[in-house]
Amino acid sequence: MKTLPRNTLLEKNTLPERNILPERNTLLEKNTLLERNTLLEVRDLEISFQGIETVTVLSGISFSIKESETLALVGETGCGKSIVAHAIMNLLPPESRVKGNIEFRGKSLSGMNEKEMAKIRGREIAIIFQNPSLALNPVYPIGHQLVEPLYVHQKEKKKTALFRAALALKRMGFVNFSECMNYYPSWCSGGMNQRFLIAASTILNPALLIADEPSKGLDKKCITELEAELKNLKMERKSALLLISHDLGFVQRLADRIAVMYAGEIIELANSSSLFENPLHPYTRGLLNSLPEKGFIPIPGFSPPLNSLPSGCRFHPRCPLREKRCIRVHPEIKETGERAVRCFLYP
Ligand SMILES: Nc1ncnc2c1ncn2[C@@H]1O[C@H](COP(=O)(O)OP(=O)(O)OP(=O)(O)O)[C@@H](O)[C@H]1O
Ligand code: NI
Repeated sequence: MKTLPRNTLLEKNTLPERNILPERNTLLEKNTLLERNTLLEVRDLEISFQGIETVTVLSGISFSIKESETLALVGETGCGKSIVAHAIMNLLPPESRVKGNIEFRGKSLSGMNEKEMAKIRGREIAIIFQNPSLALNPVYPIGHQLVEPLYVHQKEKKKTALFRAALALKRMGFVNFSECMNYYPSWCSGGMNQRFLIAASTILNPALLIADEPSKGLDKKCITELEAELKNLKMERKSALLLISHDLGFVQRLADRIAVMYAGEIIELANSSSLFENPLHPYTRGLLNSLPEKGFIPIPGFSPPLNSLPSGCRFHPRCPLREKRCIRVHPEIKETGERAVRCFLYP
């Protein structure tokens, strides 16, 4: 096996990291969350899939993410979280139909062709897919997969690219980063591959990282390391994060704001602390009550299939607080102060 040269530069730490990484907005450091620029704006997103029948899987999805902000998308399986991520990356299958608008730095992503989108993917917006083993290429060593985006997007020279790749592994907690460059994904555990994938996704210092269930299948130690790395990305590298997760504890520790989804819609959007201290929507309350520390009380019933949604409020068949109108009328999402909720309890 041909091995990649050892990165002696990195081992001696002769090059400061700052010289290598692309410059970030230093103004940002002075800004509070309120003053930061909006990076991503999703407005009235509606996605349907055409097949034997046309099924609308997402509707009325609106949210924004500011620079270096972490927004989490939470909700039960099948509610549409990953589809939101794939829509942002313009990676939906051909049978999908998209309405609404997705803007990144004020430019519409929806109207971009594949060539324009390829420039944004990886460099400006990166994604960690739900299944890390499928996202890494089994026939190339990790080092190769780390340097490739540097050659393609930044025309980086070999020596610098190898340095940056080893640095990315070092940052992910690999002490033996030089050896790791030569590892194939099949030699490594799920947790190691997850960290390789994060190193690969963040090597270009993207302004926005989408992490789809990054803690899934990891043991407690790996989750703690992952949390530290995601915090580091936010604090030191000023990346914004769209965090998709079932794990509410993980989300609580990382997110600035949380959007709760139910059956293809956002039903509540609030600051992380407000949402956990005072959940408004009966579904959000149910989700929090199902946490182990709140007594593990599950929400009775199941989410409706997206091809046969109930009339009125989509949550009404499971809602302990439903009124007559909830059965007939579909509630709009209403903004109250810094939060938004889709429920007639909050007119
Ligand atoms: N290509 C497709 N054609 C038709 N329906 C699809 C397609 N891809 C996804 N869906 C449907 O869209 C809905 C949302 O799927 P999505 O993967 O976004 O859910 P999710 O919230 O990410 O779930 P999980 O938590 O299990 O990952 C699901 O009901 C799924 O069956
Ligand atoms: Ni998903």
